Amino acid sequence: GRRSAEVVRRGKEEEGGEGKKVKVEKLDVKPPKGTRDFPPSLSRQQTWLFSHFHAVSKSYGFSHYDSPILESTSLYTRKAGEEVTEQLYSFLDKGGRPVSLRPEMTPSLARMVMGLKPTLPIKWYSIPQCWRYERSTRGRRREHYQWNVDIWGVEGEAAEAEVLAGMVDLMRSVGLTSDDVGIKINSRAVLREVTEKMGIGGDKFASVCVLVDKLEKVPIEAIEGDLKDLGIGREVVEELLTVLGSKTIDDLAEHVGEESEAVRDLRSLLRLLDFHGVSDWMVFDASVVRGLSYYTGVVFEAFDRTGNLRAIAGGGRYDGLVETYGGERTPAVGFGFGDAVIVELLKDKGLLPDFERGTVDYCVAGVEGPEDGEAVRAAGILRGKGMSVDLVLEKRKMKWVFKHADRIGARKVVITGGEEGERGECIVKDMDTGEQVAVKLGEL
Ligand SMILES: OCc1cccc(Br)n1
Repeated sequence: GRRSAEVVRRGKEEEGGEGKKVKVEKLDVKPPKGTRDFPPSLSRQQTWLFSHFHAVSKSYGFSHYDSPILESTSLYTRKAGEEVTEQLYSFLDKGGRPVSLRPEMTPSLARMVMGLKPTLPIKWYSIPQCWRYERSTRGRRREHYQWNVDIWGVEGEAAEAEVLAGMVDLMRSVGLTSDDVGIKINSRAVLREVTEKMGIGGDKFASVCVLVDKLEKVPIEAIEGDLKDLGIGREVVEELLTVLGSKTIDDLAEHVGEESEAVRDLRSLLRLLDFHGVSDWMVFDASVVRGLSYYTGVVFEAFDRTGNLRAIAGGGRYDGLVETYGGERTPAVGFGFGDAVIVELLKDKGLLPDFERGTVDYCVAGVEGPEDGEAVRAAGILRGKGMSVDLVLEKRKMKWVFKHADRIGARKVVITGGEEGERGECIVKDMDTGEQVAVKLGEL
């Protein structure tokens, strides 16, 4: 790990003689820049959040999968100027192979599906830790866990509706409502239709989308050069922005025609979402493009309605991804839902449970200390009944045992030995009510 200032201490006999001063560098105890430790309280919070990811995935019939955090860099060498490929956490392994910590899960999913060729449709989910090498100047995180939900093999908007309903169910399950969060919906078919009409080649489409997505965040001057390289002048951008400024699907239809694929897809999707009972979460927003190059159709992103936070989740249809890896066109829809913004939002809304203390059913201690076999037996009996038991492993005063039990959130304390122990009994104290009873060990 990183080392901070040197410190000196008295050298030991084996370090070259009595009392000599030796220099020992003190370990920097912080985790690498941009990464997080998960001590028990944060780990409980993460487990709580992931339990909701798992529960919603299960309720939608999704199957869990996983893959190595390390991938061949070749999986991410898309040339569309995306942030996620420009900030790869990559290196050469000892065999000289270019490898990267995965910045997203979808390419790994594509690799697995192309290799395993499962019968489609598939509904798979995962909660991978994803990495990016962000220049530390922005002090942003370099890792996050991201719930990934994907449906492969379904052409129609029923797939988008299904994953969107799952996203809403996740947010409802942690106490959020449509007053707190909205989901912007759009289709890249809008951009495709407009750029095709302008004679901008389909091979530039992915790059155009990435640039238009950046337009949302930076002034046009910042990317004017990139736009020019694609043959896109300011007048074209102005026309694009007019269409992307459509406030309703009807407005959009004014620009691209009622028969446009985008208009048809969006109307069909919103109709299905109404049957899912999630319409009040949905906001049509023609300016949403998302930053990943491989989206081809419907795209969406969940946002907090106060506007204080970055996107909570995002996704879309990406029918062309497998082809970019030399495979067949394969219909695919999915989203990523990070573990950081949602927690910030829950904190802001006062909806994040307190994970400061853990919970354990019992704390067991023997008056005579860890040699008291009755304490060990009591722990075994309780564990055999499915109880979680913290067995005190040192000789401690009872005052310490009760404070320890409170610290670890034990519901009850069992004390063996002493007078009760003579009678084959133990004391059971309820930490909530303070009530103490004597119980035969066999009746625990
Ligand atoms: O969503 C972009 C992203 C990718 C990897 C790691 C982090 Br933090 N953020």
